[in-house]
Amino acid sequence: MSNRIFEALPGTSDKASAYNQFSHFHATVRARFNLFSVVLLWLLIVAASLGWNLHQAERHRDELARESARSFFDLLLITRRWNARHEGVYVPATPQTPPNPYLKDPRREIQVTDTLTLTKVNPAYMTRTLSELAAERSGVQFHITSLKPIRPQNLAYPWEAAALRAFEQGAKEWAETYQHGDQQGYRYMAPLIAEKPCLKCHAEQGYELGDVRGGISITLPVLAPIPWRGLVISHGLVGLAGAAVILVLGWMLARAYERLRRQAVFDALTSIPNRRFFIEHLVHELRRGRREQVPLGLLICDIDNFKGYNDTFGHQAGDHCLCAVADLLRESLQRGSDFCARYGGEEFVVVLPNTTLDGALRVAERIREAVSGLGIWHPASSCGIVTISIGVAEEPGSTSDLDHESLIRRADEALYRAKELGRNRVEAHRTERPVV
Ligand SMILES: Nc1nc2c(ncn2[C@@H]2O[C@H](COP(=O)(O)OP(=O)(O)OP(=O)(O)O)[C@@H](O)[C@H]2O)c(=O)[nH]1
Repeated sequence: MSNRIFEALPGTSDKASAYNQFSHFHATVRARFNLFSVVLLWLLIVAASLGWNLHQAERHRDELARESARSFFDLLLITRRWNARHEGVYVPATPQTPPNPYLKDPRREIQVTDTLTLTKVNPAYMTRTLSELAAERSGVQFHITSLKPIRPQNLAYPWEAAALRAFEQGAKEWAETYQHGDQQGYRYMAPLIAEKPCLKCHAEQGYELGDVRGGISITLPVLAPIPWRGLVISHGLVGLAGAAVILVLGWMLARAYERLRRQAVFDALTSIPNRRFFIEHLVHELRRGRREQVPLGLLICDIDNFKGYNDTFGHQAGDHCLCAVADLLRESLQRGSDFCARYGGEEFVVVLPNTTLDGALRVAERIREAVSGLGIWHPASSCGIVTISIGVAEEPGSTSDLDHESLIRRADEALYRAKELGRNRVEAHRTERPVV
């Protein structure tokens, strides 16, 4: 026997027993859940980006609309100032530009010749005619308006009235997008402040210098559409491509993890669980045994004179022999909860949950006979075939101090005795443990 086997190793998970199948299943479910959480998070990020981009596109479009409405307003203001500075300008009276009936000016019309009459155009009238021109050309509408208009048609609409009241409270601008049919439009309004030239005509309305005497609303009836379709499609593609990449990478990672996990818990030569895995499994089963107050049997098996076998047939043949014994151990376990592992070298262990010492001895005897039954030729052995010695110990399940090392030590002592008593035999550790 190559070593005394006392020391415990830290362990991981497995799949040979219900517990290990459960922990593997649990780890798989958790890994899948994590993967889907990452995919969900990614899709949420893409959705948030889509929302933000749509919002930005809308903001940008409204900003452009506001800038262009502001420019219209500033231009109108300049032309009105120019007009006011000249106290109105004269243009030929025509059917398109008839005399302004609301302009109270003794020199509203001037007869120049028999065929030419000039009529005075004040800033308000000029704004109106410009508005008609602009509406014809580009659909943009201007409306000069007031809460107390001289011309009744200039009375503010409800939205304009709200804007005018806001200007009286100090607001500098007023704007909104609005829906008409399937189109979106934009309206903007800024105040007209009473200046010195204005008071000539508007003083009788009670305005003083600096008062808000009205405003001009500018309506852009068609706003550029937001490119939502392109944004949705591009984000959809990016979202799906990213999700696919995450899933593929996750799958590759899971495969690599599974490979590593197998390497960490299974013996590379015999493909049964390794020592590290055995320790973890034993600790778990001991805890369960104490909880359920049931005994646990442990077998430590050691192939007899294995050095001689190796020396006779070579290391490779020795490997085949180890695999044959491992396969036999695996096949000879009858209950789903029974577990075997390679402990190291030519040593194997068998964990028998819910099994008394007598039951464990019966299993051990069956294994011993089965190994002999393999009939593997071993000229260096006294029997001429490969045999195995087994040490058995029991953890009764009623002791409060769970110590897997002590259980292994007891089984190992029994194995040692089996070797001393001539090999190819089963020995049990029967000494009573002090109850704490
Ligand atoms: N082929 C092979 N041999 C191994 C492996 N691991 C350990 N061994 C050999 O197993 C032999 C164990 O020899 P010993 O510890 O002297 O025990 P033994 O010859 O079986 O004698 P007893 O246990 O007293 O019956 C050594 O020669 C090791 O090299 C392995 O993975 N493959």
